[in-house]
Order: sequence, then structure tokens, then C-alpha cells
Amino acid sequence: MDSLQELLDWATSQGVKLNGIGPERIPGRGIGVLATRDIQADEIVLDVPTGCLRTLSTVPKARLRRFSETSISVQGILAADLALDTSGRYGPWDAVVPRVEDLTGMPLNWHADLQALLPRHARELLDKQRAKFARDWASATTVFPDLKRDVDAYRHAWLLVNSRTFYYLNAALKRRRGVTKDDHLTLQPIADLFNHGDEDGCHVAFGRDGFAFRATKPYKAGDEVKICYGRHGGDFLLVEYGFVMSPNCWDEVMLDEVVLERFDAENKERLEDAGFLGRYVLDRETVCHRTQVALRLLCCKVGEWMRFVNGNDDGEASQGAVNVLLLELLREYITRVDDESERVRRVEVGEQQQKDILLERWSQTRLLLTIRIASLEQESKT
Ligand SMILES: C[S@@+](CC[C@H](N)C(=O)[O-])C[C@H]1O[C@@H](n2cnc3c(N)ncnc32)[C@H](O)[C@@H]1O
Repeated sequence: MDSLQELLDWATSQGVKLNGIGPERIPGRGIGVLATRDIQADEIVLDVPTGCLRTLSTVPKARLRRFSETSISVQGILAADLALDTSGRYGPWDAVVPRVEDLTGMPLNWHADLQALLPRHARELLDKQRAKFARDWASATTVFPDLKRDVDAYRHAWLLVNSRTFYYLNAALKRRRGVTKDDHLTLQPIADLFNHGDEDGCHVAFGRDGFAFRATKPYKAGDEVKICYGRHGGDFLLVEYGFVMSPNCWDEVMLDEVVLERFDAENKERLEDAGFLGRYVLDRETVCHRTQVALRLLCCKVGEWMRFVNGNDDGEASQGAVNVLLLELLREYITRVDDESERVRRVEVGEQQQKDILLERWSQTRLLLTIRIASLEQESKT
């Protein structure tokens, strides 16, 4: 029998209820969820009862106890549980989750030379992820030294948890010391097959009985039903989920690398003191207020800048100069994007699929820069 059918039979026997949807293999997106008939907005398309969830509570007590003196995250524990589980209890579910080779898009699995060619913001996200993984790996292997035999298997399990969990809170988690929102994690069968869309196509609600997924718009039979993993830009989607998608209405580009270079130590200190050092964002519409503040420091006297920072000056007088500087910086960034893309094409390490993903990310970045440059050029003419 097909592994998807086996998963469906198993999940249904566990109390999962599908209504007008079914999993299908979708080229380029692994498995996804399709409407099997026309669906009306507001219909509940999936119910996953609490008893089916795979959480801290389903980790065997003896295994869980061994982590009690470590600083491992819940993600790290669930990954260890996945890597160590030989019970067969989740057999049909385990059979359809992506294999090691299916997660080549995840930058954590890339060669360091290819990782170094990620946009700066993606590299920063990856550094944080790598540090978190290293902490969990250290704890997991202290408690279960056997895991050391196969770091790839643990990393794979860890990335599965990273990209397939839902937020969830229960009494056991509430009681656990030092638990943060990042730890409220659960794996759930079938629901983990929904791919991501930038608009909320299916609303996820958690109640006492479990998770319910409600269509937020009508679907035609054969349409893909997606959920929104969050309002994530492309760098985040790439590092945390291992894919790029266009269009993405939440995409954004961090301008720090071109903006910060323009400041000497004194101005950096001014920005730091005012709480405006770094995190300069360009989205599909415009640059953020932080960027406006930072660039203004280079375009007007300090007193005028302070008045703008404090909200006592609307910035109108310096807007023209700020726009000219911004245009220059965005053009400079485009040159860097082209240089980096060329490096990606030439790099001799990594798989072609990884390079294609990375090139696509640079091309998305270029598009956002180009859109803003065009509108600034237009504004300067009027
Ligand atoms: C929760 S799983 C969704 C099911 C997954 N496609 C599968 O085959 O099991 C999340 C993963 O699906 C893939 N994915 C989700 N949304 C996607 C999209 N819009 N385009 C491409 N891949 C996507 C990514 O590999 C991501 O890490």
C-alpha cells in the first residue's frame, strides 16, 4: 500500500478527522495538502485530537528524566526522542517524513563555504540556529552517548522538529522550570503536511480537545490548502524551513551591511544610545523608520537629528537628502548582490539544488532593491 494511504489509515484510526482534504506529493514542495472537493470558507478541514500529539508528555518518562539536569531545549529533547525511538509506535508517520537527503535545502546542512555566501541576515539567523543546535547536541550526547555515533541522524531529527512543530501549551509544560514560548512545541500527524503560504489560507486553533484547522477562504477541488507559518521574510524561511518562495508579501531585506559601514564610531555610539543601531529593513513597500533615523544622522546636523528622533521634527526638510543617500546605498547593495550571486555560481562546493536556492534568495533580494530604487527614482522626478 502507498505510504500516504498507510499514514491516512493510521491517523484516522488515532482519531484524526480529514474533511475535504488529502495529502499529495507536490513537485518542489515534498508532500502538501490538497482539497479533494470544493471547500467553503469557515469549514473545519482537519481535526487532530490531543491524544495524537507528540510532545514532551509522550517522551518515555525514563528518557525524559535523564534530561532533567541538562539545559537542553524541548526541541532538543523531541529530536533525541525521534532519533532514539525504536518502538514502531509512529511507524506510518515516520515513513513519510522527509529523509536526510530531502533536507538538503536547509542551510545548516550546507558546506561552510556555501553558508558564507548567504545574505548577512540569513547568516546571522544561521549562527543562532547553529549555536542552539550545538547546545542541544552537547546535552543530548552527554545523556545518551550512543547518539554520538551519528550526528547526521540527530541533526536530521532536530531539523524535522524545527520545521514541523506547532506551538502548544499544556499543564506539564507550564510546570516545567525555565520554559519559554520557544519550548511550547508539538508534532502532529497530517497537520505537519501543510505547506506554507504568505496569506492565511487555513486558520489553526488549539483547544482542550486538540487542534482544529478551519479554511479561511473557499477552495476548488485540487487547490493546495496552505497555512501561514508566520509573517516571515525570505531569509527566515530559508534558514528555518529550507525553502525559498516567490512572491512573498512578507519578504524583506536587511540593509545593515551597507548602512552600518557609513558610520564612524561616534555616530554608531549616537545610534546605539538612541536605540537605533542596526536592524534596518526594506520591505516590499518602503524602508523602516529605523533606517530613516539612521540615514538622517548622515544628512543633517546632530541637533536636527535629535529633534527627529524625539518626534519634534517631521524630517520633511531632510527627506530629499535622505532619499538621495538611500538610493546610493540601494544601488551599492545591488552591486554586492550581483557579486555574491557570481560567487555562488563559481563556488565549487555544495549541491546544485543548494546553489539554485541560494541564487533564488539573492534574486529575491535584488527584486526588492530594484522595486525601491525605481520608486525613489520616480519620486525624485516629481
Ligand atoms: C511542515 S512541513 C510541510 C510538509 C512537507 N512539504 C513534507 O513534505 O513533509 C515544512 C516543510 O515543507 C516545505 N515547504 C513548506 N512550504 C513550502 C513552500 N511554500 N514551498 C516549498 N516548500 C515548502 C519545506 O521543506 C518545509 O521545511
